[in-house]
Amino acid sequence: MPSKKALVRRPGPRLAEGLVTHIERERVDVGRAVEQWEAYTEALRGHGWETVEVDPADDCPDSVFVEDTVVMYRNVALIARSGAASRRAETAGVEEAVAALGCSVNRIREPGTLDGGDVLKIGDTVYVGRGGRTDAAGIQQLRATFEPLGARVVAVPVSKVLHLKSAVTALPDGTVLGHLPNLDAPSLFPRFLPVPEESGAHVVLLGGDRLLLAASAPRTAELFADLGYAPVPVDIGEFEKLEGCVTCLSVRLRDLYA
Ligand SMILES: NC(=O)NCCC[C@H](N)C(=O)O
Repeated sequence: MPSKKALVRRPGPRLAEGLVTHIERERVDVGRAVEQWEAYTEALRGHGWETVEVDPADDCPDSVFVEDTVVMYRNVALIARSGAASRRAETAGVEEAVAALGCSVNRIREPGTLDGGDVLKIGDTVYVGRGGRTDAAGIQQLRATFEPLGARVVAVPVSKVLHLKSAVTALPDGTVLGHLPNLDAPSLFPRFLPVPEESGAHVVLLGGDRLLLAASAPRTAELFADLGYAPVPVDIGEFEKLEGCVTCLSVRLRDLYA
């Protein structure tokens, strides 16, 4: 039986100092953020996912955004090396966690940089954003790690938002979702559905027709319901103030056998 585990990491006390690049800084309420994180992890568990907490990294303000620290392909983990130096200390605990789950571990090596938020997998196609956090050397290393395992790596320019997955994610049938003003090159995706809200571009596939998305995208939730999906909205407003989205708060491990 494939397992349904999701790595998550509790927000630390310095969350409000998290990086902000493309938006104005707003005050973050850490207590409220913790409540939102609890509700987010509860939504994962409520839909059949076992959440695995990575040890906290309380000195790292952005550690809750665990998606950026590792890319999984089958049971192989590629530990990221962020283009933001302040985020690099986050990876040690994540490496321990994935090794403990039996994954084989590779690492992005200096001088390459890559954030997990820049990697969108659709079947065996692995889209990788070349943007502020992921460079050409990081992309080459991603290719060298995953192409021998059967992946096809497609590089995508990203200049308008933080990460590729700030711009696009995908429905269960592989249709790519995005808010057009945030995309550099929508024609790279063979099947593309524009969504009416920026945060509507981010979905976490919970299984079956269930799509977890931000409560800040009600019109997109309506669109999904109209297409026969079951939207599961969660309020992640405090994380959105730090350019976070629903995908970045977890790493789903779908191909482990346990
Ligand atoms: N994958 C993601 O969307 N990650 C969000 C990271 C936000 C964090 N404040 C950062 O700038 O690194």
